[in-house]
Amino acid sequence: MGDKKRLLDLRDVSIVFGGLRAVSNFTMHIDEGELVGLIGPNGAGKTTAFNMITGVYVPTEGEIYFDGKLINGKKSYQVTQMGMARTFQNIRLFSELSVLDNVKIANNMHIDYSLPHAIFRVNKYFDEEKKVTEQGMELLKLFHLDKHAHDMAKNLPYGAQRRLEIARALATKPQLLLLDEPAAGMNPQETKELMEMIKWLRDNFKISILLIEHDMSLVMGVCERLYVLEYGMCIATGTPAEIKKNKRVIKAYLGGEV
Ligand SMILES: Nc1ncnc2c1ncn2[C@@H]1O[C@H](COP(=O)(O)OP(=O)(O)OP(=O)(O)O)[C@@H](O)[C@H]1O
Repeated sequence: MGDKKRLLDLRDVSIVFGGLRAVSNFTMHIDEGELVGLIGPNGAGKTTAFNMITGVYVPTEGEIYFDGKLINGKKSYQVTQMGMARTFQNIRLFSELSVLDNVKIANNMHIDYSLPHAIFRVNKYFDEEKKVTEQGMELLKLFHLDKHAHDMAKNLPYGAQRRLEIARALATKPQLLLLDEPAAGMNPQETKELMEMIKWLRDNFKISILLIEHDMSLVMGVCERLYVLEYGMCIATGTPAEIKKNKRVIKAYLGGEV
């Protein structure tokens, strides 16, 4: 990857729950602008790895660096402020709020006004509020959600809710976006469109993306590099073409067929 900046760096990271080593000695990295996949069968440790990266769990062993800084033990809101955003396997929107407000709330931490400004409603408050609304609408347009801006999030069709989750994550202006099975529950056409959109996002937002996916064929066309977990251990890493012909992956993960 030449002289590209190393954005995320996991060194020998493990986590133990009771007697279970859910992730074991996992070493991985993502460079600036890379689109990387994390795959593996059910219970392999993918979401647990995400949870350690995003401050939900503290690793039992090892170090996690983000943008050159050690982030073990940092809280989720701190890693968000540092430039990381994620989506969840089960959609977690503010279901009673409008589509636009879901995106505006995420943008909140970038709003440049203080409480007294807000209370006395000086111009700066209105300017910032207008800016956040405009940015929110722009983001919704990119995700074909603008026509739903004032609908309640819970009333969106399922595929649109998934897109809104990604839009909301992007509203925090991340350097690294982590997507946990974003195509879960989508039909094949929606899935295809989503994968195209993920590629497009990386190119247009100039961000790095780590994508968890269950379905190997899905990530093959999108990711540049893959890490394969099985029982918490990384059993392979490489380009999709390399992973496709990796015997261990074929045997352990794909049950003999790719
Ligand atoms: N908080 C926890 N306490 C105890 N065990 C946990 C906890 N979180 C995860 N595990 C266990 O760690 C292992 C890895 O789970 P994880 O959810 O990370 O797998 P996954 O690869 O994301 O699977 P899936 O594809 O089904 O989402 C599983 O055996 C799971 O039961």
